[in-house]
Amino acid sequence: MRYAVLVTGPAGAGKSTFCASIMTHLHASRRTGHLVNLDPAAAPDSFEYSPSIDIKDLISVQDVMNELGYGPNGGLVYCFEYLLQNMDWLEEEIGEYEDDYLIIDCPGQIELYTHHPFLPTLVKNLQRLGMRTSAVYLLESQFMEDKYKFFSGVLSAMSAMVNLEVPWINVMSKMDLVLPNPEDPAAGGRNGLRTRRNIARE
Ligand SMILES: Nc1nc2c(ncn2[C@@H]2O[C@H](COP(=O)(O)OP(=O)(O)OP(=O)(O)O)[C@@H](O)[C@H]2O)c(=O)[nH]1
Repeated sequence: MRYAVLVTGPAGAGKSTFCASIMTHLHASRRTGHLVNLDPAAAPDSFEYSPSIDIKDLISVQDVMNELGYGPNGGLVYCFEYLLQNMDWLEEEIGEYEDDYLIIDCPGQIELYTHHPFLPTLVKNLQRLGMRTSAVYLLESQFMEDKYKFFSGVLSAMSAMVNLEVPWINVMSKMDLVLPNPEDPAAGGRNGLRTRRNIARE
């Protein structure tokens, strides 16, 4: 059985960091995991584990910008449409792996999750190849310090979940950056967590 985990979320939410942690966990538990990079604009030094499959071997934003004169956003959309037209490339690359976990580092453009056909088409192709596919959506936990940001983040996560229709886990990233709530007398513990009362008998 083959498994795919789409690691999704807005730009800078911590997707690549999360992918590296999952890869370390898979290696530690003696399972075979492969990193797949689907971000055509990713810098080569942004990966702790080098990707086994990399969209940049097919097409990169830099090539599109240089050769077709597109800007960075138009270049990205062009790359995804190019991949959609060349799904056989991805199938060939994936074909080599059996009984493995593919950890798919997705790009951070939020419109890809809400109204572009790229990810839903990718999911259908993975399922057609017999891969059990699920998704993780990362949201920066600092968003919960501001109700408007939090509401907007939660709605974008729900919109992406409804769009992709696969088993889904929302993950709040960067918990170490959450500030304690100054109005909460019990706050003051690390990461905004409530301090634990010492209930041990003297
Ligand atoms: N403090 C803190 N920083 C983190 C954590 N996770 C990621 N970061 C930092 O956040 C920044 C962005 O992390 P990435 O993993 O590159 O995020 P990404 O979602 O892959 O970014 P894009 O690919 O550009 O969309 C980096 O500087 C990371 O070091 C975390 O748990 N805590």
